[in-house]
Amino acid sequence: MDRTSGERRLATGSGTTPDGESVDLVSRSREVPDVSFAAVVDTATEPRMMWAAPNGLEIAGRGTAARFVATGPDRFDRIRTQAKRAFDTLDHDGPAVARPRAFGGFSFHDGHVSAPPWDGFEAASFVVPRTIVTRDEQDGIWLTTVSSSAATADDRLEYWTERLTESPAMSSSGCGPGVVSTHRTTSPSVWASQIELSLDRIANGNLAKVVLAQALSVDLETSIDVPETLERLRRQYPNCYRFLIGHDQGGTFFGAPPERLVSKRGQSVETEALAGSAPRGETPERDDVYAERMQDDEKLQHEHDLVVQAIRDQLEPFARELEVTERTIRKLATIQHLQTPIRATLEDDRHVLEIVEALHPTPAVGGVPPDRAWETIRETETFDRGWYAAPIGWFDGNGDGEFAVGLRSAVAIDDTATLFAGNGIVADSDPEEEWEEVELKFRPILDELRSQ
Ligand SMILES: C=C(O[C@@H]1C=C(C(=O)O)C=C[C@H]1O)C(=O)O
Repeated sequence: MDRTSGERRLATGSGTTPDGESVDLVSRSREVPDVSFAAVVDTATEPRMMWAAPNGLEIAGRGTAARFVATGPDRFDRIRTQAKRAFDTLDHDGPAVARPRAFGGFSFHDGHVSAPPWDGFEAASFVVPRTIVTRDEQDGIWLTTVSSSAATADDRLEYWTERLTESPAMSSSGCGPGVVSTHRTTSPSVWASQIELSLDRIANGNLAKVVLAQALSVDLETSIDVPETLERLRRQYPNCYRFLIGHDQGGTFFGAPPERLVSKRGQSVETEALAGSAPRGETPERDDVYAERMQDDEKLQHEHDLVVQAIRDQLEPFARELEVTERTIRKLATIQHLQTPIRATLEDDRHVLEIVEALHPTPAVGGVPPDRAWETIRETETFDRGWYAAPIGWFDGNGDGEFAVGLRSAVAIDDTATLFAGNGIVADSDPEEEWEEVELKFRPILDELRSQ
């Protein structure tokens, strides 16, 4: 791990002075050969991030050119206002694909206070990295540096071109850190009582759906190499997002979520309902049986339709056109889901964070009605959701961007990791079945930690 790089010596640019005043940002870009994304994030002394979307866009970044942090119910607006100041004065010399973006996310709930294992994770926080590598299938690979002066941005472009050209492109060793022990925060009996309480509320007509989750703390044999774990997840879950958000002090949140919260480009918005789960079968025939059963199951249809309806209701006020496509099945290596793609054309210009705010949390991770669901989550769950199941992604100076839902995820610090997984509870939910589905959702990360 690199702790003494020239990056420190060259680190003069910043989007804010120590007094919190904003300074104008300059960015410079250059096309580079197939470089190592892992080399960009190989740091223990600076913030780092990685993002990969199913459409092929991959980004790695380190350092802080600008940072936006907010707490409280107006956190989405406050991030937008801070970012507007920084992006409005940005001088970007390079193609659109290499433009600086702000990466980060939100905690599940606006009342979040950072505490272990979520040290360093605020209720909302975004970073425009100082060094960024962007790969896009159409536009190639680009190195971008962001600073407060053109001279520094140019110097760092030279420094990083050389440094990355010397680092081999990423190849994974195929080994995880190894698991010493695991500990579930919720016992089967506590889980059963949480579900009983939710079912009572549903029967009373106070609640239609709540997503209850669990945490799994894992002691590892060695500390985890998160970029390498993401590289291995790429092979098992090629059509999922992959993300890493790491703090210089504190943990690294990472995952391979299948679920898009929103992607916005200009007036065009794409989202989806992903809710209702079944195992994968060991044979194609068995797999089809599970899929058909899931499609025909009235309880799962109801659980899924609540998500479609909530997304439709939240998007309609923004939309000139709204298209809810036919429901399909999304097959992942270890689980399958009911999925309904949803597209909208916006009535007028909107920032992606306005759409994120309107949609989060969808009933795929929260519930219906949202306030009653949150009350039930807060009263029953035995761990802090932190950034789990919350919006994770990026936005740019035009207000475009993409956010995944922070699922199939874990927060790692030293040689421990805390994994998260949950499931939708509606009338007729059965604690044992729900327990099994939660186990399936721990598997993407747990399998990688175990693999030797
Ligand atoms: C809550 C999670 O997954 C969500 C809940 C699902 C369900 O209840 O069937 C399916 C997909 C996700 O929207 C998770 O992975 O932790």
